[in-house]
Amino acid sequence: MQTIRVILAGPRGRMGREAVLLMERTPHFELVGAVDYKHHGTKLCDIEGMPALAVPVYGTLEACLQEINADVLLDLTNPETGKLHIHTALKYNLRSVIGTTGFTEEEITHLTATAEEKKVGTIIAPNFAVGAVLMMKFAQVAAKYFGDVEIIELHHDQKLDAPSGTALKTVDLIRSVREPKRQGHPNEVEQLPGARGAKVDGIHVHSVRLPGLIAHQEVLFGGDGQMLTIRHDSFNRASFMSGVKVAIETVMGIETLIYGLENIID
Ligand SMILES: NC(=O)C1=CN([C@@H]2O[C@H](COP(=O)(O)OP(=O)(O)OC[C@H]3O[C@@H](n4cnc5c(N)ncnc54)[C@H](O)[C@@H]3O)[C@@H](O)[C@H]2O)C=CC1
Ligand SMILES: O=C(O)C1=N[C@H](C(=O)O)C[C@H](O)C1
Repeated sequence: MQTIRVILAGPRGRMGREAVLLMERTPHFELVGAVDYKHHGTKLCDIEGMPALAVPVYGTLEACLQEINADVLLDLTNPETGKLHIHTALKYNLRSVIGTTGFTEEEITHLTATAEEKKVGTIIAPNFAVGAVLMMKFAQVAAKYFGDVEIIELHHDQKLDAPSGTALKTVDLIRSVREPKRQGHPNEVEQLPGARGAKVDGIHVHSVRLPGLIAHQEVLFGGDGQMLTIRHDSFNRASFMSGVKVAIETVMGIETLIYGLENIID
């Protein structure tokens, strides 16, 4: 199998550390550079807690791309940096796999047009866990049969974006199969602002942030005398890595932007 040369942005993060291990154990992945604003000019092995890999570290993606020839950028940073990096990757015609969340619908539409125009393979994956992808797909199927749905996403308290990228993607999939609908009593009043969550076309989204959690989501469908709950839990970040691997392999063969792993794993 052809070796895929990867630049990893965010190697010290919770996801980044798992991704470094994925690079190490995958024979056809080669980690050729890392982007970490705190450690410019060092090697990965010089950073505390990192494996003994003599991979050069750059403070910015631009600086990295001046020196490193890579096939794919894997971005696992934060919403602000992820947005900057996807634009930089497109500018340099570098394929990218973006696990970082926080993209709006408008941003994804704009990025899709740019990736298509430049024919640069790009994957934005709000959730790499196969179980989460199935949860979203099952929710899309259920939405054809149940008109009323609420989403509860639960994450660790260090998460920057709310709602989660997974919740936004779930909304997106459900909206593709149902008409906008006002849910709940027409005269309902929020005694506390936000009590009914965020609303998109009548779908209510509730975000919970608590220490001890990792990444969890429930999609609740209500009908006459019945309720269907579809739930997924990630108990560790290793749960995301098989999806990261598939995304890196897939992005090598595409010339457009794919938003969501449900479009890859059939
Ligand atoms: N798609 C998926 O399946 C998953 C996505 N995520 C998303 O991935 C992102 C990272 O999540 P975590 O690892 O939990 O966050 P984290 O906060 O543990 O790690 C983020 C890392 O990015 C680094 N960073 C920040 N600015 C940077 C810059 N300018 N250049 C290079 N590195 C920079 C930070 O130093 C930190 O080490 C978040 O957006 C999160 O929502 C998280 C889990 C799964
Ligand atoms: O920040 C996280 O942790 C996660 N982010 C992604 C999201 O916003 O959906 C994926 C997963 O839920 C973990």
